[in-house]
Amino acid sequence: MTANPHEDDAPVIRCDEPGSFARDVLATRHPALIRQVRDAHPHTPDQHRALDALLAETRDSVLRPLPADAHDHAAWAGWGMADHVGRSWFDAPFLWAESYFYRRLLGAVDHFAPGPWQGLDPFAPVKRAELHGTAVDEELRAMDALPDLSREEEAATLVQAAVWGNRADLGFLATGADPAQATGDLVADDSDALWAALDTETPGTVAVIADNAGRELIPDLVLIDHLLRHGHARTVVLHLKPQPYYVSDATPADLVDALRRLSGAPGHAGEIGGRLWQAVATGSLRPSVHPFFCAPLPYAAMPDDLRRELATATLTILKGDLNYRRLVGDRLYRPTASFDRLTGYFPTPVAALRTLKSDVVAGLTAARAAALDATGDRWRTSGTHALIQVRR
Ligand SMILES: O=P(O)(O)OC[C@@]1(O)O[C@H](CO)[C@@H](O)[C@@H]1O
Repeated sequence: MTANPHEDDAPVIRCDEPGSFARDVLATRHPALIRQVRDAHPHTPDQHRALDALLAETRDSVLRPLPADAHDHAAWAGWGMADHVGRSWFDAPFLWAESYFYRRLLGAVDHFAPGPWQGLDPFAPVKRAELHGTAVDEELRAMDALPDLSREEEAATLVQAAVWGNRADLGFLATGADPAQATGDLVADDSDALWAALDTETPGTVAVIADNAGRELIPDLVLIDHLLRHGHARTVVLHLKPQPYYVSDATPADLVDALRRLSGAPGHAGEIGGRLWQAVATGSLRPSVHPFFCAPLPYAAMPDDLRRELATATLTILKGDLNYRRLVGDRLYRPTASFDRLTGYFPTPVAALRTLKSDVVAGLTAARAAALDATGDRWRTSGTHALIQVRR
């Protein structure tokens, strides 16, 4: 498939480039995540053996297929599994290898197997610790200041909170990265176009493709409440991951936990939580899951049923780094490559709210890109920069 014909020559990001961010994720972050998962729950001997085997396989052996009787074997066959089986993990495209790693990790802890461990989220302890931590307490308390803001000020504040909430990515933290070092620098800011796309005259359905749970999902929900309350959307469809993914990605269980946390909070946060709880009951906030949200492919390859579902929205807001990679394609574009052209295939106008945590970026001005490169900082991958990009 020719996903982005205008940038076909941009190399797909692979994991075999020495010194690259992608290689480091496979070589360093994935073993750290296996350790984290091993420590999260009391595992059976078979599960320990499966984790050992996955660690060895990803380090210095060849990629193995899913068991032939796996419930999603056919899906992964359709997503190109045969192209990578029998080869080093480091030969695979970054997007593919990472996604397959999370699938295999779930397999190792019997997430899909009928029995006592079925459905257990191996990342739940870290997600729960974050959701019930003091940082969230403070963020909930800070919401008491929202009623003092004008509607425009509140809108701008909530978009910023949703963008920077994306720094709180628990996979990113697995190897000790410090998101507190963020500079808060937006490399592109299409906020005006975002609000213009969220027209209040004919509010329709807004799709939000969620990213992380907890400290990202809470500000996302507060923004959703604002959209509903001020008539920017009649309905919001919140697309969640059908299974644990990329450590902290939000599943339906995480949505429930976030809504309980919000609605149980004192003050303004509790009011917002109560409204959102009610919005689920009336259908104006509609959670949704689709297997393709855990697929190892760009959104240009989305199946027809998902395309049809998304096409009913007047705008799709995509949160986070992985959604950005999947939206534009996981390639090393020129940073000045046109965001509009790269996303032109998407069935609706799009807004990307993302902190930069991988090499992919497009839609920058030449001057901005040159100035960022001149700093010598790892601005593409450090999570210290962010963007708001809109294609209407
Ligand atoms: O989508 P998110 O949560 O913003 O980021 C996910 C992420 O941390 O995972 C990958 C590395 O594992 C990176 O490409 C990306 O930054």
